Amino acid sequence: MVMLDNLIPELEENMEITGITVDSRKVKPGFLFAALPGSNVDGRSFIPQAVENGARVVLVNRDDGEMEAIEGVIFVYDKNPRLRFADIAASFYEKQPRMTAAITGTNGKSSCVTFVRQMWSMLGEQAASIGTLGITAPGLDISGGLTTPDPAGLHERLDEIAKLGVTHLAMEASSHGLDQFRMDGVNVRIAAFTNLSRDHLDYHGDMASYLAAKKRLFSELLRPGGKAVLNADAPEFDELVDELDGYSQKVISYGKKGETICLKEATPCPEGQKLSLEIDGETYTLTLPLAGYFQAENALCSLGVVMASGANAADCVPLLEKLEGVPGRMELIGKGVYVDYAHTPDALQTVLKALRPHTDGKLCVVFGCGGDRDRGKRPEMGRIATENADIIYVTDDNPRGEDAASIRAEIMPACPTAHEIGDRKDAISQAIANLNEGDVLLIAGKGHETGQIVGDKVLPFDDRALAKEVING
Ligand SMILES: CC(=O)N[C@H]1[C@@H](OP(=O)(O)OP(=O)(O)OC[C@H]2O[C@@H](n3ccc(=O)[nH]c3=O)[C@H](O)[C@@H]2O)O[C@H](CO)[C@@H](O)[C@@H]1O[C@H](C)C(=O)N[C@@H](C)C(=O)N[C@H](CCC(=O)O)C(=O)O
Ligand SMILES: Nc1ncnc2c1ncn2[C@@H]1O[C@H](COP(=O)(O)OP(=O)(O)OP(=O)(O)O)[C@@H](O)[C@H]1O
Ligand SMILES: N[C@H](CCC[C@H](N)C(=O)O)C(=O)O
Ligand SMILES: [Mg+2]
Repeated sequence: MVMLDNLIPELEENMEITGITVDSRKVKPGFLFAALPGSNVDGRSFIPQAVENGARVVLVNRDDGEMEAIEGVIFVYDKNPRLRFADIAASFYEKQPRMTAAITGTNGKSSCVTFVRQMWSMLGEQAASIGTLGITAPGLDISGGLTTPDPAGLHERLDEIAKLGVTHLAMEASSHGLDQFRMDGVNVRIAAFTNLSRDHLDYHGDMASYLAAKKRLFSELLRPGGKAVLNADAPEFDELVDELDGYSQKVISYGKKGETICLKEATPCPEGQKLSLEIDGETYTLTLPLAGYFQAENALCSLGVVMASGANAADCVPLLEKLEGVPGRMELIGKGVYVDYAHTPDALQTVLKALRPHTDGKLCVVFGCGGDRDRGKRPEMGRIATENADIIYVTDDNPRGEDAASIRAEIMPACPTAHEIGDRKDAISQAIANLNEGDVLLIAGKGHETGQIVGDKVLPFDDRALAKEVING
C-alpha cells in the first residue's frame, strides 16, 4: 500500500494509490494517471478512458487550464507534469540501487553501460545495466523497450533490482529521456559523457537543443557530491565542466587530453589493441580485447565510471583485458562479416575507419536509414559510405511510417555507385555472396535488433542470425 499524500497535498489523508501510469490503457482501479501533453496526442483526451478504468487521481498540465470536475476523481495541476510524474514515480517505488551511474552521449552509451556492469561484476558487486539492450542484472535479462524507460517503468525496475540485491547500476540517459524528465527521480551519483554528433534532429530541432538536453544530466540530475566522467577530447568538455557545481562535484577526465585517465598510446594488434595509460602518475599497459579506437574511448569512459564509484585504478585497469564485446556492436559474425549498430553519420564513419586496417581486399557496407527520423542524416551517411567504403549496398532499416523507397532516394544521390537493394535480406545475402578473400563487410544500422519496423508492424528480422545463416550456407 502506497501513500503519497506527503508529496501530493491534493490527496485525501491516508489515501491509497494502487499504481501510476502515463498510459490510460494501463490504468487499473485506484491508479494515478498522468495525462501528459505528447508529441502526437494530448494525454487529456484519454482521461475519460482512464477514469472508466478506475483512475482516482489525474495529473495534468496546469498551463492547459482547469478540468471539468469528475465525481470521485482528484485533479492535480502542475506546470511541469513530466517532472512531477518522475518525482511521484521515485516515491511510489521506494528503492533504488545505491550507486547509480548514468551515461549520455550520441554514441557509445550501450557499450559503456555494458562494460561498466561487467567491470563491477568482476569486482564482486551486484551490478545491473539498463538501456537500449534492455535490463541485465543477476538473474534478470529482459530485452526491448525504450533506451531510457518512462518513469513508472523505470522506477518499478529499479525497485525490483534493488530488492534483488543490486547495489550498482549503469544506465543510459538518452536525450529524449533527459528532455522528457524520464529519469529526474533517479539518484544519479555518477554522470558520464561519451561524445556528441548529429542525431535525433527530427526531435530536438538543432544541435544546441540536443546538447542542452544532454547537459541536464550534469546540471540538474547529478546529485551534490557526485562525480562527472567526461571525455576530455570532446569539444564539449569545457561546456560540460561549466554545468557542474565546482565545489561539490568532481571531474574525472579521460582521453588523450585526460587529466585523470590519460591515453598515451593505442596500437591495433591481432587480439584488439594495446593501450598505454597514465593514471595518477602511474603507467599501465594492457591489451584491450576489442578492435577500433572508439572502443578504447568507451573502455576508458567505463574505467572512469568504475573509478568514480570508489575502485582503485590498480584494481580495475586489469579488468579491461577481460571485457567482452557488446552484442551487435562491431560483432564479428564470421569470414570478415561484421554487424554493427552504426545508425548515425559519425558512427558509420567511425566503424568504417576502424575496419579499414582489418581489410586486405575491399571494404563493403550494407546500410539504410530509419524512417520517421532525422532526414538530414540520409545524404550524410551516403557521403560517408562513398568516402570510406569500396562497395556499397543501400537497403531498408526500419522504414516505420515512411515509404522505404523514398528514404533510399534521399540516400542514393550521395552514393551514386551504390547498389540499391530495398529488401534487407536480399541486400545482405548478395553482399556476402559477392565477398572475395580479404574483403570485409559491415552490416550497419540494426546491431542487436530483432525486428524490422514497417508501418505499425514489427516483422521478425535479425542481421546477426541472417548473416550467420548465409555465411554457413
Ligand atoms: C517522441 C517520444 O519520445 N515519445 C515518447 C513520449 O510519447 P509522447 O508523450 O510524445 O506520446 P503521444 O503518443 O503524443 O501520447 C501522449 C500521451 O498520451 C498517452 N496515451 C496515448 C494513447 C492512449 O491510448 N492512451 C494514452 O494515455 C501516452 O502514454 C502519452 O503519455 O512518451 C511516451 C511514454 O513515455 C513514450 O513511449 C514515447 O516514446 C516513443 C514510443 C518513441 O519512439 N520514443 C523514441 C524516439 C525514444 O524515446 N528514443 C530514445 C532514444 C533512443 C536512443 O538514441 O538510444 C529512448 O530513450 O528510447
Ligand atoms: N565512442 C564512440 N564514438 C563513435 N562511435 C561509436 C562510439 N561507440 C560506439 N560507436 C558507434 O555507435 C554505435 C552504437 O553504439 P552504442 O550502442 O554503444 O551507442 P548508444 O549511444 O547506446 O546508441 P543509441 O543512442 O542508439 O542507444 C556502435 O555500433 C558504433 O558504430
Ligand atoms: N534509438 C534509435 C535507434 C535507431 C536504430 C536504427 N535501426 C533506426 O531505426 O534508425 C532511434 O530510435 O532513433
Ligand atoms: Mg544505446
